[in-house]
Amino acid sequence: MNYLFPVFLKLEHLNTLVVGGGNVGEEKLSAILRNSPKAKVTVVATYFKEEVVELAKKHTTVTLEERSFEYDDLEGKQVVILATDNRALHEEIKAETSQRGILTNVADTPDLCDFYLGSVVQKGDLKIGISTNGKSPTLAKRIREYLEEALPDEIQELMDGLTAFRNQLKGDFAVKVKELNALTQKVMKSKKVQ
Ligand SMILES: C[C@@]1(CC(=O)O)C2=NC(=C\c3[nH]c(c(CCC(=O)O)c3CC(=O)O)Cc3[nH]c(c(CC(=O)O)c3CCC(=O)O)/C=C3\N/C(=C\2)[C@@H](CCC(=O)O)[C@]3(C)CC(=O)O)/[C@H]1CCC(=O)O
Ligand SMILES: NC(=O)c1ccc[n+]([C@@H]2O[C@H](COP(=O)([O-])OP(=O)(O)OC[C@H]3O[C@@H](n4cnc5c(N)ncnc54)[C@H](O)[C@@H]3O)[C@@H](O)[C@H]2O)c1
Repeated sequence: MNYLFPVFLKLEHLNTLVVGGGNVGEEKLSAILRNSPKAKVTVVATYFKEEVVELAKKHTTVTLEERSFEYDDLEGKQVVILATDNRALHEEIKAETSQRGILTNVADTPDLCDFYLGSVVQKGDLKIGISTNGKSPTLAKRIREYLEEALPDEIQELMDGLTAFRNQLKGDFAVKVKELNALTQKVMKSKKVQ
């Protein structure tokens, strides 16, 4: 059983700290920005990979601080991702973020994580998050690739059409739900994924 509770965060409303600007830091920062290009992110690291510097240039809401982590970096942060090569440092920071109630992901260390990053399928407004409960990130990646291939690009038109239909529906909530259910059932039958 997977007891993780999935949510879709509005990272532009929150302050995120990434500690580490190497390979893993880059992976996590690009995962954030691929999903939330306007996310407010501070990255603190003693050195930055070129790709991280390039990402920060493209996203004005990303700030890079080239120095060692300091506890003051946690001030005002709601989300923290630890991606250095120093496990002892991760454990120390995690103890402090737990005290302060800051949601923390420790890359590649499931035991220390409050949340995991998921594999993400994106087709326009449709977003599907995939979790294997930490069992196999590689399988999550393969399922993402499978769904990306299987879902038709026209799914955006379908969503736009449904929004328009939803907006012009009259009647109370129960009537709208009934009509939307009836229509989407028909659509799913006719557009059945191959
Ligand atoms: C989904 C994705 C999101 C992202 O990171 O953006 C993600 N890992 C991705 C890829 C990936 N990561 C690793 C490989 C190498 C092969 C392999 O090990 O499978 C590959 C595959 C590749 O890169 O091809 C190494 C790895 N990862 C973790 C461990 C530790 C452990 O398992 O104990 C180790 C071993 C490290 C070592 O050997 O030392 C742990 C976690 N990785 C998670 C997320 C969380 C669980 C998600 C879930 O429930 O599925 C969790 C628990 C915590 C977290 O990091 O949030 C992203 C796919 C993006 C995509 O392409 O769609
Ligand atoms: N590279 C991978 O894909 C991969 C895969 C599996 C596991 N790992 C493990 O993940 C860890 C990180 O790997 P990596 O390749 O990203 O390492 P890396 O050397 O590329 O990056 C480490 C980053 O941590 C920063 N850092 C270290 N101490 C710091 C401190 N006190 N304050 C601020 N920043 C600090 C460095 O400046 C650097 O930006 C390693 O332990 C590695 O074994 C990496």
